Amino acid sequence: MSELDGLLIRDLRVSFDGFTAVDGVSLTVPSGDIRFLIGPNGAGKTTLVDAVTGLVRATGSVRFGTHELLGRPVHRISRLGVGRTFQTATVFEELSVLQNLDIAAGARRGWAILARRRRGVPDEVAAALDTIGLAGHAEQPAGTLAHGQKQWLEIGMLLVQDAKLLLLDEPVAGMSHEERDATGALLETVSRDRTVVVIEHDMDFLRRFARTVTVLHAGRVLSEGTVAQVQADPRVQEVYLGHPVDTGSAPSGGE
Ligand SMILES: Nc1ncnc2c1ncn2[C@@H]1O[C@H](COP(=O)(O)OP(=O)(O)OP(=O)(O)O)[C@@H](O)[C@H]1O
Repeated sequence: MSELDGLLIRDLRVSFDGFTAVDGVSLTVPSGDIRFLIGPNGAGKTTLVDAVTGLVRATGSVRFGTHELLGRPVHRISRLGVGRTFQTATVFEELSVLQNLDIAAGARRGWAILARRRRGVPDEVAAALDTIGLAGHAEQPAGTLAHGQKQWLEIGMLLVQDAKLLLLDEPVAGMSHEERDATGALLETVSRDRTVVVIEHDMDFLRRFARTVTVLHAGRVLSEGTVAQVQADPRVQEVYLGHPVDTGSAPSGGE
């Protein structure tokens, strides 16, 4: 797929009261990629995603497909197919899985269409239920789902909104091994016709599921490439371990 379908960030800068949290970042994430964004605490990962989704003011350029995102309000960026999850799942706990997905789908359809009485489960909702593996839990209140299932429901809510760029903030934090595996498989499925950017500290998950990796440090891109390339980069080892290593072994952790 063409890079033009993906995310193009050029010279992105975000400052808070004179402190530069994102300092001239350029990134290209082609459609179909699963890009992991890693870096020590305070590297600027969340701020970068905040800038892409319109939550903080930034300078430079963020293009998704043919659209410039910088300067647009949050809801317009969302309408352009940019979806995001946060570290804590934000589902409607009292509503069923199906109702959560239906509301998310309705947000895209618009109130006029939402107000029409529909029979049965809309196609995109049924498809999302299958993709996120919750078809057997459709009627269950979201609040009673397991931790991992809530994260998958949130991803499903982005799918029914037809998000083409998914920005996921630590999606496997607090998950069991089985839930991590299932989440990795889910990312592989959704990335077939979407662009996926994952902020993650879990290095084992990264090794297994990242297609490409960007390492941020102090608001700048420190290193970029495949998992193997980034692991072998002495600058990355320095940041994670405090010193370069000879063996080419992986960074031991992000915290
Ligand atoms: N609203 C804000 N006002 C002032 N400083 C901020 C604000 N948001 C973030 N920062 C600062 O910007 C820097 C980057 O923060 P950010 O949360 O983007 O890092 P991060 O890489 O996501 O870190 P973590 O892995 O801990 O989530 C930090 O020094 C943080 O304190």
